Amino acid sequence: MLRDRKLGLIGAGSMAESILAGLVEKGEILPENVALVNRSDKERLMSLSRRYGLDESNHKPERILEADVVILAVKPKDMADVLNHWGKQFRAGQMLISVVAGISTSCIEGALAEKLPVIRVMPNTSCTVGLSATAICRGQWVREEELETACRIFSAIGSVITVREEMMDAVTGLSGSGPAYVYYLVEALEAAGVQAGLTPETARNLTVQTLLGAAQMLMTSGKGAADLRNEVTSPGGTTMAALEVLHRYRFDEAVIQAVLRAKERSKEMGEQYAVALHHTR
Ligand SMILES: NC(=O)C1=CN([C@@H]2O[C@H](COP(=O)(O)OP(=O)(O)OC[C@H]3O[C@@H](n4cnc5c(N)ncnc54)[C@H](O)[C@@H]3O)[C@@H](O)[C@H]2O)C=CC1
Ligand SMILES: O=C(O)[C@@H]1CCC=N1
Repeated sequence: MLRDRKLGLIGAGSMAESILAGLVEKGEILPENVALVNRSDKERLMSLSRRYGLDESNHKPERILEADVVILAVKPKDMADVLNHWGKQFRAGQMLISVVAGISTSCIEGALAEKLPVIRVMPNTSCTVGLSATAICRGQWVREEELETACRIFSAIGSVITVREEMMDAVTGLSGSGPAYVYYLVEALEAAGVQAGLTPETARNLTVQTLLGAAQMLMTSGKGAADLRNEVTSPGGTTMAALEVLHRYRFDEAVIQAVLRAKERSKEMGEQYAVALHHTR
């Protein structure tokens, strides 16, 4: 049971908060079992503790080393520092979960003194509301029970699929960064609504409800996106006129190229920071 386990988080930024918020909100972890460390910002630890009912006295290195599960949630550029500092201190019996984009399990394993289970995870910020699309892959020392623990943690805050590690860059490009693409679309739709004469509030409400309804249709109707799009599109009507404009501006090509670029960037970051780690070791 997660509620019996101690959880350590290294890096107390937005991803750590999203995970924490989801787990605490769902009652999946006991706030007193959580230890957090951050690079320097004490105020951040205090505000997270207040918001989620954590015990501030837990936020120290000893508690991280006592945790059953340690989540690494720093930026890729800070992983070399984190692994150099903590890598040799983690003890047998702990499992590590990294949400860091691009950094491979073998890169993390190489920085450890013990053959610890390392699980790489790519959630997205929707874990704050329990709706992350999370992909998980395993390092070489992971047993089924540890994979199950990781799946349980992330199932509490959304859907979970297990993938081979080679797929993680693609997942990062699609669903890790994905909420940003959707928000960008929403910004454009809101702006369009205002240009068309609606108030900002009305434009926002109509846009968000449209998004929610479309997502629900995709989830429950049993139909594919193209079929659902065709159902909206009356011959010679407004949707067809709009889709012709999107086609002319190569909307689909822009989206495809954006996701592929994010995938490539994930790979680049992995290579760049793996090299940094070798140099500092
Ligand atoms: N934000 C997102 O949508 C997603 C982010 N990720 C990954 O999650 C990781 C964290 O991203 P964010 O939370 O957005 O970044 P962030 O910048 O909000 O948080 C990172 C935190 O790590 C702390 N930190 C830096 N060096 C440290 C050290 N040596 N020891 C302890 N703490 C340290 C910083 O003080 C900061 O609070 C990244 O690697 C990112 O690739 C993964 C999925 C989605
Ligand atoms: O932008 C990034 O690098 C991170 C990884 C996925 C979402 N945010």
